[in-house]
Amino acid sequence: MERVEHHASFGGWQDVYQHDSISLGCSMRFGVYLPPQVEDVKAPVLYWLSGLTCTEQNFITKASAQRFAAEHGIILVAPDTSPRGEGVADDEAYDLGQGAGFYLNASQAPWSSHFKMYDYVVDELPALIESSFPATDRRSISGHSMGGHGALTIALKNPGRYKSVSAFSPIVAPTQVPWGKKAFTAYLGNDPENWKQYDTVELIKTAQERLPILVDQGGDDEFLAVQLRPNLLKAACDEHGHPLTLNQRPGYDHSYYFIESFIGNHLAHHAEALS
Ligand SMILES: N[C@@H](CCC(=O)N[C@@H](CSC=O)C(=O)NCC(=O)O)C(=O)O
Repeated sequence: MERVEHHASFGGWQDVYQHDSISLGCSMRFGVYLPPQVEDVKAPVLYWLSGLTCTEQNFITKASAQRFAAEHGIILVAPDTSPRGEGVADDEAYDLGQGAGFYLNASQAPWSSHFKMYDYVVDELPALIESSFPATDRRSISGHSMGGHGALTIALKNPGRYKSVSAFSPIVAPTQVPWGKKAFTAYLGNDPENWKQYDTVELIKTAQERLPILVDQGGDDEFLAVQLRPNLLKAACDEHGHPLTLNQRPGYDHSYYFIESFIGNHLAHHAEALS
């Protein structure tokens, strides 16, 4: 593992590391924010999953989360959104291939040889973080859009592994919307039954743990009606008694200006669960 960036930030350090990922079979980068508290004690970790087209850079440069992580003593880990490199399959479209890993394990060629973001985020990255940094095994998870889908599905599929979960503008029902149908057909094949294992609305029905979900959604989000459809999450949570706080934010769009405006609330939510 090699450190490729190192910046002082709010009394701690915003770093970027590069390493050879076993699950993904390629070199990967992730951002890690180390709050000032880790000089003395180990800190819990919030994993952030970014959306389509993002790398590890978007969150660490645009979300302004470091101020709150320093306040609460939380390590932030922000991985890239897919495997990368010349030997990795790709597509010209922004919503498939590199930059669009959808936090699943692909079963279909040519994607299946590298697109294992689920294994990377759930197992490989936490093992690396907890063995290489002053991190405890208390974990929370959050994300945006495709990354909100990743955070919600990963928390629902791994009861007990995360202390809290939240999302900004998540894709809550990928089996029902264009982004998800396109990606899941490519990565998982034509049978929609195989897609349900990575669909939040489907997973809510059989969740083993009713971990409260915090979601913020912009009212002027350009993807709201077609791709995100938070009403489907609300209906599923109501029907199955799953605790949900869905904050509708009039006037906000899908951008990091929206995330930046409410990231402090999400950090406070996770800090309470992680303490
Ligand atoms: N039309 C855009 C679509 C890409 C986009 O909006 N990406 C979002 C996430 S969308 C869902 O996962 C994003 O986070 N972009 C990066 C940013 O810094 O804003 C395009 O073609 O790029």
